[in-house]
Amino acid sequence: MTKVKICGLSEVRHVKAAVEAGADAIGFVFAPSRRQVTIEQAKELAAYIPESVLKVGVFVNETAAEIHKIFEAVPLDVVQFHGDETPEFIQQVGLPSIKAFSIRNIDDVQAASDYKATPLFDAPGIEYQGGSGQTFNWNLLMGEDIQKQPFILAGGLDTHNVAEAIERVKPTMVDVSSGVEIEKRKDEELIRAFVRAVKSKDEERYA
Ligand SMILES: O=C(O)c1ccccc1NCC(=O)[C@H](O)[C@H](O)COP(=O)(O)O
Repeated sequence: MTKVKICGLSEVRHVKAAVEAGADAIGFVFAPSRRQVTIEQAKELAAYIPESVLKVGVFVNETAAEIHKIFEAVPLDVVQFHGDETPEFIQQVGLPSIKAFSIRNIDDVQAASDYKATPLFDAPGIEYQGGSGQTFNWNLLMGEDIQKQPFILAGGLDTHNVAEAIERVKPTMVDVSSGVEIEKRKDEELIRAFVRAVKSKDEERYA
C-alpha cells in the first residue's frame, strides 16, 4: 500500500486531521520557511501524533549538533535532509534518514545511489529548498534501479494528480505540502481528500 506523508504542519487541527484521515507520516519543517515551526510548537504538535505515525523533522544544511538538540527536545523518528548534505554528513548524524533530491535530470536521480538514506524525489525549490508546489518529469523515476528500492515521491502532488502519480511512478510513499493548502494555509478538508485519494487508488490497484 502507498504510504502518505503530510508535510509542513504547524497547527493542532491540521495534525489531528492528518492522523484521523490515516496519514503514515507527518513532517515538521525546522528550516527557514513560511512553514517553519519552533521546538516548542513541534513538541505540542507531536503530542497529538500516535506512535504508529512517523514524525519527520525537515532540515536544510543544519549542523549535526542542532539536529541532535531538536531530536532530544521533540520526539521525532526520522530526519529529512532537504539541502546539500553529503552521504558522510548524514552517516555522521547517525539518525534514521530521508534524503531529498531536487530533480532536473537523470543525474539528480542517480545521485541517490551514493546515499544510504531513503530517497525523496522532489521538484527544485523556488523560494525555499522545498515545498514549491511544482511537479517534475516523473519519467525520470521509471528506471529499474529506482523502482527496486523504497522511495518517496514529492513535488506538486494534490488530490487531482496523486492517483496518476501512483499509477505511473509507483512510489513507496507520497509526500504533500502545497497541495493541501488554500491561500498558503493548510486545509483540513484537503488533507482528508488527499489521503482518501491515495487510499482509493490503492484499493483500485489491489482489488
Ligand atoms: O515545505 C517547506 O516549506 C520546505 C522548506 C524547506 C525545505 C523543505 C520544505 N518542505 C519539504 C517537503 O517535504 C515538502 O513536502 C516537499 O518539498 C513537497 O512540497 P510540495 O511541492 O509543496 O507538495
